[in-house]
Amino acid sequence: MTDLDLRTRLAQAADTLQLPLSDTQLDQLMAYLALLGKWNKVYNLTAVRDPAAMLTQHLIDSLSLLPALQRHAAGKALRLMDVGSGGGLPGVVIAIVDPTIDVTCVDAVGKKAFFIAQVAAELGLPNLHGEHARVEQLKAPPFDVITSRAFASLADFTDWSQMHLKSGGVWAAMKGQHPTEELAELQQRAPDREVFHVEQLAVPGLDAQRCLLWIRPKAPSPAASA
Ligand SMILES: C[S@@+](CC[C@H](N)C(=O)[O-])C[C@H]1O[C@@H](n2cnc3c(N)ncnc32)[C@H](O)[C@@H]1O
Repeated sequence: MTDLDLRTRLAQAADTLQLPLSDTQLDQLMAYLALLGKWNKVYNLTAVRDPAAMLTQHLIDSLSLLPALQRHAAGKALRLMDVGSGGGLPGVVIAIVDPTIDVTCVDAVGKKAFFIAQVAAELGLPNLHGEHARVEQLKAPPFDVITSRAFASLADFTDWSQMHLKSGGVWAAMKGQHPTEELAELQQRAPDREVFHVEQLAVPGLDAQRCLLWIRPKAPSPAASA
């Protein structure tokens, strides 16, 4: 597949997701794909090597989160943390597609966080930052939204990052199949949190189940706060 074929596939996927992308944004996503391919061996960013597979399984998969995220933002600027971001998925894709979202990609592996900083510099993205830290040890001002993809169980993800959530903030966890067991574990281990919305994500060109779980701290019951 040529670069032009890949770009066409990306543009078609964005159309299907009803995400209006400028030529500059398409160029930035293609440049990010090239950087992932170029630095993968050095930084161990992904097990996927083929550019067409990387495009669908990583970039377009991450793109499928954007309509839901923008609906949540409802036009407001957001501070977002992407936990266990690895090579920047979905964080880098979010930062490219929506400049009103300020994205911090956090990873416990230094070279991955360094790669994010390199992407931000090479693509000219002032709203993208890389942080090298275990999320539970990170020092940072709080975030409106905390995302993750292929990271940890829902209970661990929300436990480890809850001190970073702003009052009124939410978690958005990207998962494959509906994670029934993880949801039961979350309910048992963290009764102070609630899953308030589960939505199916359709990834153009990918025949696989994907869902997005929205989670928030439960409001204290009137009896508890009396
Ligand atoms: C399977 S990778 C997923 C990467 C990316 N989100 C994706 O979808 O391709 C999980 C990442 O989480 C990072 N990680 C594991 N534990 C972490 C922690 N406690 N804090 C921050 N990052 C962590 C790992 O270094 C790894 O890069």
